Amino acid sequence: MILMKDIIREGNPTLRATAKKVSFPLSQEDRDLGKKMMKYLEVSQDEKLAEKYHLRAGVGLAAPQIDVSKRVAAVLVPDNDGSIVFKDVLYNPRILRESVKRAALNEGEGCLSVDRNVAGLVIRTDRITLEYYDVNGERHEIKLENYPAIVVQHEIDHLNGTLFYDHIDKESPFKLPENTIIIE
Ligand SMILES: CC(C)(C)[C@H](NC(=O)Nc1cc(F)cc(F)c1)C(=O)N(CC(=O)NO)CC1CCCC1
Ligand SMILES: [Zn+2]
Repeated sequence: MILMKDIIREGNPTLRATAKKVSFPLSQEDRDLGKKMMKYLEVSQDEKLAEKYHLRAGVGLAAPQIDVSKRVAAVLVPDNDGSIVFKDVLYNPRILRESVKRAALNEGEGCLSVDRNVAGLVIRTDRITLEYYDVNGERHEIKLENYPAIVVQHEIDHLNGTLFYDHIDKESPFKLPENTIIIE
């Protein structure tokens, strides 16, 4: 089971590397990789278990964060009544289309691999068309917007060696650019 000690932090070069695509049919190793990343998210979102295992509650986790430089990410986005908005393990995810409209989370972003607060608006695309392959090699092409779209963009960034604060305007971190909405 993945624990916080297995999540690499800033300074580890794997976080800045470009991860490699996986090939299909998936090896057992690549199947297990996706499974254990999703397991982390599920356990971390269970208050009792998160406390027991000292886990930070996560909505997304990318393979490079557990020092595996492969294009795999797990996403588990709950909505505030606890139901699930989006849940899947993404293999070779790719953003096909981006809306002109931009979006940023009101409270900025954090990261399981960043043990400090970096203030500022992380400007992202509000709506995306996402292509990815699931554990069975099935191709998916879906549209996401607002919070789920933000999470997926944050995870795909990890596959390209990008961290959330790379998107923060150094000069004026809280400047709201044109056609950018704030997501509460
Ligand atoms: C870094 C951390 C603060 C733990 C962040 N969680 C989060 O923003 N809130 C959260 C957690 C839940 F479990 C359920 C919930 F609805 C909200 C997170 O998981 N990530 C994932 C990450 O670091 N992936 O690499 C950071 C988020 C910032 C914006 C998108 C993902
Ligand atoms: Zn992150």
